[in-house]
Amino acid sequence: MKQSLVGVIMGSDSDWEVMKHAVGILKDLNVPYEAEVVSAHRTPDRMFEYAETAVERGLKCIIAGAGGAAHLPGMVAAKTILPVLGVPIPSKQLLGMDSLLSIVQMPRGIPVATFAIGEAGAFNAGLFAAALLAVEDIRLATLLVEFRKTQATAVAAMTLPKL
Ligand SMILES: Nc1c(C(=O)O)ncn1[C@@H]1O[C@H](COP(=O)(O)O)[C@@H](O)[C@H]1O
Repeated sequence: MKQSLVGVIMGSDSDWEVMKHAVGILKDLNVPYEAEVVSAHRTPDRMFEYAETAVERGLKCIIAGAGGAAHLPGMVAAKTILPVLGVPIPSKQLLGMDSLLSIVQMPRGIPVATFAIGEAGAFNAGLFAAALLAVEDIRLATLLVEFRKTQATAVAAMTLPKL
């Protein structure tokens, strides 16, 4: 098995329906990844160990999805110097605004790159992780260029119903 380069973590398995969009694009681009449930609130020791060993395990960045009081991305960022990409998960009560603000409003000194709420954010976090790696991986850069071309072709072919 290939060494994982991107760690995808989420606060609960209930986040998977959103976070699978990050995993899906990593898979499509052949980026080696690992995915697991890690919670700052519910499994703080596991979260510390995950973040503290991330560099030595060969990860290049971490995508962290969480909902509600979404402390996971920020706490992971506090324990590693790897880039952390935060994905706000839609919450039942506040539709993910709580998740977004929890992740985006980091205090100066510990950055988390914050993406859109939900599926688009998860997908873009996966793309962004690939773009980070593509800086030093020409094969991956080529795949990203191909992705953009395919997307542009699909959009150009879109038609609208006649009224
Ligand atoms: N925000 C966090 C953290 C954390 O930040 O450590 N751990 C779990 N959660 C979030 O709680 C929500 C509800 O989780 P459950 O569905 O398991 O009750 C999930 O969206 C998860 O990301």
